[in-house]
Amino acid sequence: FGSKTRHFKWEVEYMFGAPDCMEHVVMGINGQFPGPTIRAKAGDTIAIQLTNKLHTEGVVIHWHGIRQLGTPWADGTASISQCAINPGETFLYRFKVDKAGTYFYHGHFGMQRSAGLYGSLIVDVGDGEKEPFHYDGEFNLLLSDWWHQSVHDQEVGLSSKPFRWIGEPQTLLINGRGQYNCSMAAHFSNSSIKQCKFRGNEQCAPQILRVLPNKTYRLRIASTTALASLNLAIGSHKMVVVEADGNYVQPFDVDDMDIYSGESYSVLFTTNQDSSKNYWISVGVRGREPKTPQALSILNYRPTSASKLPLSPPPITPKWNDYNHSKSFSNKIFALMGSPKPPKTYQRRIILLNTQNTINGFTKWAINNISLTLPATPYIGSIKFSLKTAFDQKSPPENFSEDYDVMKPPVNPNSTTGNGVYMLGFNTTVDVILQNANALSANVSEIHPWHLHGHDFWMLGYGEGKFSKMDKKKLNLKNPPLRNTAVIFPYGWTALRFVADNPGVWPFHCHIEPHLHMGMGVVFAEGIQHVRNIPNEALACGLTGKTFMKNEGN
Ligand SMILES: O=C1O[C@H]([C@@H](O)CO)C(O)=C1O
Repeated sequence: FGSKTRHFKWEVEYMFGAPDCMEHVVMGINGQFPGPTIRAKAGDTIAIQLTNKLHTEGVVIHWHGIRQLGTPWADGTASISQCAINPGETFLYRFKVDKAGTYFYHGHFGMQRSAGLYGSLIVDVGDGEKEPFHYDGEFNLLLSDWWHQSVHDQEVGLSSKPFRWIGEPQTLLINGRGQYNCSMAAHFSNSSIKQCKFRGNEQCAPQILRVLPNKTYRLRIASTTALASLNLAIGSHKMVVVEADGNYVQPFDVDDMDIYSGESYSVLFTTNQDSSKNYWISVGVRGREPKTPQALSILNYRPTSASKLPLSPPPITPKWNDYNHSKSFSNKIFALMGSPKPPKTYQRRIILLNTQNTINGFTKWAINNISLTLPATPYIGSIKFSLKTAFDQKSPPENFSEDYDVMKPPVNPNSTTGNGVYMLGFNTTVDVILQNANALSANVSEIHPWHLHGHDFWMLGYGEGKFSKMDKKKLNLKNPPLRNTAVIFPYGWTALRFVADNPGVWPFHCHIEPHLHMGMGVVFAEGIQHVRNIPNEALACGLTGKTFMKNEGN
């Protein structure tokens, strides 16, 4: 009732842009960076004809947070749900957006997300439905980070021996806009950076949020950063968190909020401050030693002029390694009353140890000692058609060795690369414990936001050190929030539960782009016998491609 199919024709291309005022090659869609915002209603079908206008590489697009119920071939993951779309070719992504919320889309082949292939996807409630909160207007902020080194150079560095790390981003972007060579708050800073002067039509001019006094606004925030964990604050305004990853949460107040790559939130704020002034919106780096200036935008109270800068300095980002601050935010997130509850028990528990390793001199990330390298044939086809030589048939380990010390640099001499799959029983309940550990250097353990495709999971809890039997009792089975991205804190563990009820092949991986590139992920598959109508174009490569050619009688 009331739902419809929304048709789009998109062309992906490289183009010149100046996201942070410096000219650079960016990935664009229909000449736009970030790509066009998709706006739909719950229950609608999205049909996107995506044409690859890149001259020398393939492309796919992943619809982050959309579960792809019944359309696993539209998940947009190269080597997993489909073959990369070749230059000049068009692929039809056709899927249902079944649940209102704040989502986004991005490239999922090579490091194309880092190159700027992303945009927003916003799903409103269906006709006759209501959000469980009130607001007078809304804004959408898509957050990302930006490097001056080309993504091609970054990728070659990460794949080289010795490996070259990409370092910290030059600029943080809000809706694809940042300022590298100037600052709007230069007069508050003790560096020699010059004050920005914008007329407003520049590509790198900040987007101004124009508000009326005494109204409530919804701010949608999503992070598609390649690396940075972020913190967002609005000067002098409290925020009420109401949505996370397309699921309603029990509303709670904050002065600032952390947001990791792959996450999305909605917050409400009320314009109850002095309306003759404007206020900063600031976004800064968390979890890694920040070498990147804050991104700034302006909350402009009408009819005050937008060019009137706030009189006080921008909100300060909490100290990068104040993990208690981050944990206290994460621990405030609970499901809104009436949300689906998790099954009381699990049928299978998989413990995933995250380590940084060297394998034959290459720096990699490994999960239970296996660093993921994707096969040439998309799993969705090789599993469905039992092409057993397409990938490792041995299931990856369910756990790591009992005596592994997560507090010390890894001594995993037996780490390997691999592409095995966790085959999950259809409709079974699966618990995953993500176990963080020390990286290659002593006394270093980093934040990793893990993103699951094809499902929402219940976020059952976080803890310190190695997950133990005792920790099982601390899990929240009463009102855990549904999410699609879960962070692991340094030297900690994170527990989650999901039901393997969506036929398809679904990666679960660190959303930090270089970490995924270095193998930080696993692959789950379930109910493949129920997958039907995979479009031929999704499988016209690798062994599935060859099989089809044989069937044609050539
Ligand atoms: O994967 C990574 O590599 C570097 C560093 O560990 C080695 O240079 C870093 O900060 C990462 O997150």
